[in-house]
Amino acid sequence: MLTVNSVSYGYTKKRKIIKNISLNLQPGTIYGLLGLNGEGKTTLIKLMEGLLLPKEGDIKFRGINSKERSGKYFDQVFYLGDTTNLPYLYVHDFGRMYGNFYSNFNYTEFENYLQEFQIDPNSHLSSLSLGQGKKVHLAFGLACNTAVLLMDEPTNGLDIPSKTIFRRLLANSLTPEKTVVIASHQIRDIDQLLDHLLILHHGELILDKSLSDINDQYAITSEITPGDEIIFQTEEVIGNKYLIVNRTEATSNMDIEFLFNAFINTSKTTVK
Ligand SMILES: Nc1ncnc2c1ncn2[C@@H]1O[C@H](COP(=O)(O)OP(=O)(O)OP(=O)(O)O)[C@@H](O)[C@H]1O
Repeated sequence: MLTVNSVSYGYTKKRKIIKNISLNLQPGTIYGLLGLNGEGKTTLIKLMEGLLLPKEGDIKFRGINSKERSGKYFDQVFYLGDTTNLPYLYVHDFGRMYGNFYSNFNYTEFENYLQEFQIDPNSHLSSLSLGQGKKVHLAFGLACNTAVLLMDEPTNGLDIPSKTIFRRLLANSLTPEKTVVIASHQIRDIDQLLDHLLILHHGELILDKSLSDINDQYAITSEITPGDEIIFQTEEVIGNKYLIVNRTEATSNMDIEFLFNAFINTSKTTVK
């Protein structure tokens, strides 16, 4: 669907932000792109969107190179980023005008999504709060029905009930043809949605794994036994918590926040 082939990128020649990353995004999958502040999540998403072009390597959507600046690429790849700079328009006009840029945009769906978020299409974008503006952009992004939906911090500014609505709408909008990438610090807001985890650290992808493989390969435990390979441990109020290599047939539901901390602080030890 969308492939990132040995891509490197830096805003200046001296400093590479993205270092030789390769990825093959599959349809019907929601990816969580995680990383500490300033690790390059937004940069990688902008590269996938075609807003930035790789310095090395290439990015292709259904075989079309992002460097071609093809309308076919932009028609099917939607980027939902910072929504503080919305145009000076009524919400319905925004949908009608900007929807023209996307061949699968559906205005009725846009209105339905707005209704779910309790946004009046007759309101003016300039009169909306940050969270309300975000909802308009989310409604628009979903109604564009692009094959690839790239979302940078989509829950920023949303109140708690709206986060629940967002998760429901996104889950319902997923089709077998669609790929979603969500970059977020708010792991708890999105962890139930994710099929696949990508962790970016020091410009490199240190994890690119499906949640089902992760659940097979790793386990979280509060008690360790001889032979356990400890990947990470923390001291919690209720006792120690360990991420270990799973040596059993049993799979567990992963605590993604803990896994993330484990992968960026990893120092393996084996219990004797
Ligand atoms: N336009 C720019 N010009 C120069 N450097 C930039 C530019 N945009 C980002 N950077 C730098 O690139 C690095 C990666 O930034 P990026 O926004 O991609 O990180 P991020 O992982 O999305 O961060 P955050 O989690 O804080 O949003 C940072 O060090 C940032 O300062």
